[in-house]
Amino acid sequence: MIEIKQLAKKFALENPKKLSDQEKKDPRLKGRFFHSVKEVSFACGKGQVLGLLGPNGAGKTTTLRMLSTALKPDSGSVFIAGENVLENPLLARRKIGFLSGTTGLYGRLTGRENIQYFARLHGLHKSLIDMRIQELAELLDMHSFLDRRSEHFSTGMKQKTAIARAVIHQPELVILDEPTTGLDIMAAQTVLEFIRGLKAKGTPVIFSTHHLDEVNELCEKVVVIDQGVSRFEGSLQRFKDLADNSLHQSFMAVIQPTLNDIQGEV
Ligand SMILES: Nc1ncnc2c1ncn2[C@@H]1O[C@H](COP(=O)(O)OP(=O)(O)OP(=O)(O)O)[C@@H](O)[C@H]1O
Repeated sequence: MIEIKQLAKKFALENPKKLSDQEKKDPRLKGRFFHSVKEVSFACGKGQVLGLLGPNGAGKTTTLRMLSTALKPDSGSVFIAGENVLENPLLARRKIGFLSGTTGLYGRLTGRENIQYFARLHGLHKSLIDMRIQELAELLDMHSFLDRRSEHFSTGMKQKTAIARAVIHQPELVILDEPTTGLDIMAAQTVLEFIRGLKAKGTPVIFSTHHLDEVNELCEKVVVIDQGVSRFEGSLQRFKDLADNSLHQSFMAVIQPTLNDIQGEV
């Protein structure tokens, strides 16, 4: 069980002039600070897959980076099985497998070597590493490229390698930032099937996406973040009930009040 309470993160802006027009109008901009995440709270239980939705710039990646301890929140807490992992980042890294938006593989290493390198950082024994890589290569259909240097990998190959690397230590919780973005239909299906496998084993998965069909296919739970605030948290059914079973309309119903606020301010 993971419980996130009132996470917040602001960034000091080096050059506010470089902000996009949309960001300049965003109420989260306060002087030289941009309050990317203002108040995000939600929970995800054993074997649940939670879909994190939100418009571009809503604060999903910032939230996921805080959960993974890649980024330190200004305030708030993250409890995994009752322990506040923000106070113990090493423990958090052991418990969490995190796929960030940038795969960051070492191009000179093969897919296998990239995964092995991370596994050793986690202190895994060689025989266990070999076994886990074999298992993950099977699940993610990686055998044809596992022993090639990763610098010329396709987007799908890179993403599969990064996913295998993120879960090599069998984490208690898996966090995936837009895991299917840029993948072709077959690779995306393999990744979704992999998430289904984690769920079957009882591992909670939190993933951000813009694809509502993925949410419909996989998620028990939905959280919508808009302008740095979690505005909806509930079961998939409760989300669908917001608008007569249309996920698109439900999404719009959650974010529409904010859109109206902005239009009202102009
Ligand atoms: N280091 C930073 N410095 C300043 N602003 C930042 C920084 N990181 C993120 N932001 C801003 O915070 C807001 C939220 O960004 P974030 O990447 O979390 O959004 P997102 O919901 O993941 O968006 P997308 O769906 O487009 O990936 C954006 O306006 C972004 O420009």
